[in-house]
Amino acid sequence: MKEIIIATKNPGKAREFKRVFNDQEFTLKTLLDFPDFPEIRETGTTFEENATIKAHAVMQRFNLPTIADDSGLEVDALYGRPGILSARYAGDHNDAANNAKLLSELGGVPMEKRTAQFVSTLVFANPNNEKDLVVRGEFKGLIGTLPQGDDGFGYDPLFYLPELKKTMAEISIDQKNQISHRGQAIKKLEQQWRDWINWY
Ligand SMILES: O=P(O)(O)OP(=O)(O)OP(=O)(O)OC[C@H]1O[C@@H](n2cnc3c(O)ncnc32)[C@H](O)[C@@H]1O
Ligand SMILES: [Mg+2]
Repeated sequence: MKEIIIATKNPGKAREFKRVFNDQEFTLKTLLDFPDFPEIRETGTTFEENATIKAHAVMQRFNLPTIADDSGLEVDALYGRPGILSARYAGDHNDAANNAKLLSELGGVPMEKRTAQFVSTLVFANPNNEKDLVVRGEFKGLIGTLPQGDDGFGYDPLFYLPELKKTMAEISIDQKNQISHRGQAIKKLEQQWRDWINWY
């Protein structure tokens, strides 16, 4: 059976990938299946650079086709922050602390100015392909004033969808995948990767 690795240690991302990116043809693994895999330093200055670093580190280690996701939240009132630093915004990868910091930085900002977007860049690297496949998805919303909902991960409880009158943490994983930045990027990948990949 062919194998594809998703170069992530984030259980929320892993779940979203596994839900929509699967097939009879290959098995999907993530870094959660390899807990000893060392921390990859995300030293790039863009989502694409960081996703490329992650995809290549994992592809080289396993010699298998590998997809990495680098993603984050860009808040307009914060000039695009936390952006590529979204995971480490309040220190060390703590969702609750990140959300608290975001609320405090946006204190006093009125709802109409709390616009933001989620961005996901996926890089697919393969030992037999010279060039990576790169896709990007974006999704716009508002930053609420109170966390709401228990589903999703990261900033989802603060990411408000005005059309649905719900946060991203109050919709199902399938609904999220239908509309989200990552869901859109995965759709683009699905349209392209079979024509791109050289399995052997
Ligand atoms: O690098 P990997 O191992 O994939 O896991 P990570 O959590 O560190 O992932 P990133 O470096 O791409 O950082 C992305 C951060 O942006 C936030 N984020 C990304 N996608 C999100 C989503 O769909 N919902 C909520 N927050 C999201 C969340 O805080 C993530 O930790
Ligand atoms: Mg990371």
